[in-house]
Amino acid sequence: MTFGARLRQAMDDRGQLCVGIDPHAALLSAWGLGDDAAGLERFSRTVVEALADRVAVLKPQAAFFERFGSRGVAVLEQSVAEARAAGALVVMDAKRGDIGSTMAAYSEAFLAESSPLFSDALTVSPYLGFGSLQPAVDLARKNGCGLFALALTSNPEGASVQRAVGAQGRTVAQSILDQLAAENAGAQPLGSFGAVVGATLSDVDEADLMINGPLLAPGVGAQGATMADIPRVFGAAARNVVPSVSRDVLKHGPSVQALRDAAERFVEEIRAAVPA
Ligand SMILES: O=c1ccn([C@@H]2O[C@H](COP(=O)(O)O)[C@@H](O)[C@H]2O)c(=O)[nH]1
Repeated sequence: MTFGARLRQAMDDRGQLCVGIDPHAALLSAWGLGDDAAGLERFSRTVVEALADRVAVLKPQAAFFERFGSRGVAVLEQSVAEARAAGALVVMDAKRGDIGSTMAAYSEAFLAESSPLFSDALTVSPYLGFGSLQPAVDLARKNGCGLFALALTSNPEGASVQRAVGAQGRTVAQSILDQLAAENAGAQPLGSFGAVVGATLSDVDEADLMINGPLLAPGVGAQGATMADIPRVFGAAARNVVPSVSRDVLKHGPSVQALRDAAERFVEEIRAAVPA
């Protein structure tokens, strides 16, 4: 099955929520853990144990693992494998992007079945040109994986680049969304080539979001957006949105039950905001 089909199924079965695994130093400390690889492993294992059998998507933020060098990457490998084995789709938030020949190597790191970091999908940066992502598009298609390209990010600084108007009169973000739509043409029930569009935004033209692909929406919780913002920002595309929450779930740990309760509240909030 394609990533898009698996994601549609998971969202229908488990709800639209994605929980980010972001082991900030402050969270490790709040959980009573050391700011070291052992603390990282306990944190990540607890989140996977609490949530991988019930939320649709887990999104490890690679930076917080890479901070601890090879021991951190080993924890990331273990977390990805355990989360997938428990039934969650894993979106690796590594935001990779480079010239095509290097992009091919990044793709193999995350989207080749033989890789220890093999994930269901990868976040990618299209700012070396959308065409530079072609090796990732090809490998994702071959292996039933997906991509999420940064289009309109949740941070206020993104607009100066992403809303700049290009030669065709389309903004940079619109052109990225157009190219994702082309990759998803004809896919059923949902394409595998998604966009990152922040839940914190305003002035998004919902017609641009009709890419027949998933829309990963960070910004709910610690960055100020709520689930009630999803229909406001995404309009008719809201059913394809995967709202992502990291700190506002993780702050409830280390209790497994408290993490589950927090995630369940967000699942219910998005269900109420975007009825089937
Ligand atoms: O536009 C973007 C793209 C990615 N992110 C990432 O999502 C999480 C958000 O964490 P919260 O604690 O829920 O704020 C984090 O890993 C970011 O790197 C984003 O926020 N915005």
